[in-house]
Amino acid sequence: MAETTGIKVASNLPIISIAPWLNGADAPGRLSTAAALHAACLEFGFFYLDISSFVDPEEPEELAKLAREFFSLPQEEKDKIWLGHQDHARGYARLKENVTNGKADNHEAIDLYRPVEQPDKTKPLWGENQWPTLPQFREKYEVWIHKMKVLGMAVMEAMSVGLGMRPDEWDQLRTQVDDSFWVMRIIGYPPLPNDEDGFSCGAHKDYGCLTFLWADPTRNALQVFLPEPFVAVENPGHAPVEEGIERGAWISADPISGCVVCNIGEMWEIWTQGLYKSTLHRVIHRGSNYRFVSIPFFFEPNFNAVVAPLPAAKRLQQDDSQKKPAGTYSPTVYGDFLLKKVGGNFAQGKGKYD
Ligand SMILES: N=C(N)NCCCC[C@H](N)C(=O)O
Ligand SMILES: O=C(O)CCC(=O)C(=O)O
Ligand SMILES: [Fe+2]
Repeated sequence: MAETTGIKVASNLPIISIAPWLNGADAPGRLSTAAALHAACLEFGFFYLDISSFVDPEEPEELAKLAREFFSLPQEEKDKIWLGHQDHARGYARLKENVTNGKADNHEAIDLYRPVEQPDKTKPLWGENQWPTLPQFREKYEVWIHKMKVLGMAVMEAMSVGLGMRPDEWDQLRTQVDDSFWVMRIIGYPPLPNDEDGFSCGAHKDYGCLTFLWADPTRNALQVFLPEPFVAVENPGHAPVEEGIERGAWISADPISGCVVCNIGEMWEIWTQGLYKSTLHRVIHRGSNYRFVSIPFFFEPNFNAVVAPLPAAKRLQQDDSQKKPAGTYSPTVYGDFLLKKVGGNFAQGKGKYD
């Protein structure tokens, strides 16, 4: 199904309801969501997922409250779960400890990863998660993790249909993501001083499949880079590019209640030979309020998944109506790719995994 109907644009990016894929709805509802995902991934690589049928709005609010409590603790309390006590990836990262494009990010965070069976903190990424001891913290976040994993599988399956994959092809792809090496970050952003350049989080693409970002209602913090459209110019049969959307520019992706911001990671670029874009994004938070919290959940492939261009994407690339030239993408083991990326996250010339 390569047609592109059903895109609704609000706050500049499409809003897509995942309800049909979570609530056992009828086939037409599912197909329309799948088509909308396909269109959004071709054109933007970034969209809003309406998850209000699945998540009570109080749930993430509750998580944000717990996160604020943690970030308000004295530094020495937070340092008790510092990532240096484990594998240098799992745990609390101090303000400016994360690095993007060689520059320190103006945020602090707790990073959590899928637990592994035989933890070994001397092995990159293979340590144990470190949780704050605040009452209910871990319990509440574990409920969220569970939900985001369910959401991840649902969106992946819907995307497989949107891309035109047959059920047997989905069965195959499913084995690459059914034991997701997920990541969750709980991020606190103090405002950047007005007289200081820099980023709250520098421009980057996400690494894996799907990012589901919940953020508190602070505006103008998260920005997405929308490249010039190739589709509207070169493919008149394709979905029109909505008027009023500025391309070749950074636009704000402000939070919308009942939705998470969703973007696709670099593995989708490989699976589709570049047909789906993994979009650059960054955070610049100025202003007076401590933008306390964003909670990105990264639904990723299995650690050992070998990610390679999908036959369905090749079929689409050969289709006359798809004029975008295929990029060259070699098969990539997700875990190897991740290790390289995480190494760079602390590398101001002293990355642990370099
Ligand atoms: N797991 C993900 N996607 N984390 C994204 C972090 C992006 C910033 C990171 N310092 C970087 O340089 O990539
Ligand atoms: O906090 C945000 O709004 C985005 C964070 C982000 O892009 C990331 O951690 O990968
Ligand atoms: Fe990101």
